[in-house]
Amino acid sequence: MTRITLPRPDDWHLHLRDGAMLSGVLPETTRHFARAIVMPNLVPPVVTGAEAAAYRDRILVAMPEGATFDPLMTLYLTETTDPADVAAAAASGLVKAVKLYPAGATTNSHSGVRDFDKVRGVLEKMAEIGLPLCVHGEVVDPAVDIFDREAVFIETVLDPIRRATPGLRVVMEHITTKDGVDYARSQGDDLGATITTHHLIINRNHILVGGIKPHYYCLPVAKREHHRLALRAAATSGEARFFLGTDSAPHVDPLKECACGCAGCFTATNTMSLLAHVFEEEGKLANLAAFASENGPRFYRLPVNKETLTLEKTASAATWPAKIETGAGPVTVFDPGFPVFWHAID
Ligand SMILES: NC(=O)N[C@@H](CC(=O)O)C(=O)O
Ligand SMILES: [Zn+2]
Ligand SMILES: [Zn+2]
Repeated sequence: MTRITLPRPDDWHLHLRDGAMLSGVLPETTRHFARAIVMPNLVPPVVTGAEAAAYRDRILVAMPEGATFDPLMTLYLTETTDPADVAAAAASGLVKAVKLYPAGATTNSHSGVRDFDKVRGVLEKMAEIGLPLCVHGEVVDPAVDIFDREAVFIETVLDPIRRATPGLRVVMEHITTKDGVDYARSQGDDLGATITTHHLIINRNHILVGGIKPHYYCLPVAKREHHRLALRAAATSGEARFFLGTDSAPHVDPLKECACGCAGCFTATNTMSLLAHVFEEEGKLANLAAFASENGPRFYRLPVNKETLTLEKTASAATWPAKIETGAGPVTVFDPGFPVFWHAID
């Protein structure tokens, strides 16, 4: 097969940032994607419905000419989040999910949750109204090895929260382990899981062998090869619980290429080419529409996009800029390390 047409894809986990970075990276997403769940980890974070409305307005102002992109907003869960504000923001249609960052787990997560008892009221309200909780699933205990933090989180935090809050709809964001895949599969349809493009392509060797590669460093960090293979099997399976969340997370190059580099891979530009390559390698191109276009809207109870995106395989390799030049500085585009022959016809 050298051509495939999908309902226009959506990105169910995206960092757009703000200001000059927002204007610089937004066209990279609107080119191929119809909607995205926009992460709220700005500085300061997007906590209230009013802040989400203002952030959405800034995104709409930054939209490239002619783009028809719908940013789906999220609220950053804090220990002082007001359940009534969350309910009102969801009822108005503005907010599509609430994001849980364990305090200190990742980029801009200082205001996240330390004491889960303090957010019980919000979680119960969300269960009542069916609003999904998107979870960055890593424990922050310094005694837990960084490569084990997802598996330990599932057992010691995620499963207890879900048991304590029946009916709560949860998305395990950017799963990186076989443990994550197995847990998602063992649960009912109130649990979904997003998988990034880069975790289908790199394992931890790519970060560390032959010199440290800061542009492959993200959180949760890429794991061993058998975890990558489990993610590939899950993403390409067509199963409704697994859908695309690129976690495209731009940081300017000086903040990646330094002694204490930021976490995040920037994949908005080439994700659809890379996914077509991966799905073809797995012999599962027919399931790309499920992963990138259909399973996400089904979980979020939104319609599948009516517009389409066509991908074509050609004899010459796809090209994309090595860096996106934003007003905030250059952002390096994720390099898979192999040629890719699939292009989106946009
Ligand atoms: N994924 C990352 O490595 N970084 C994200 C935060 C996140 O999604 O955890 C970011 O905001 O930069
Ligand atoms: Zn995260
Ligand atoms: Zn993220």
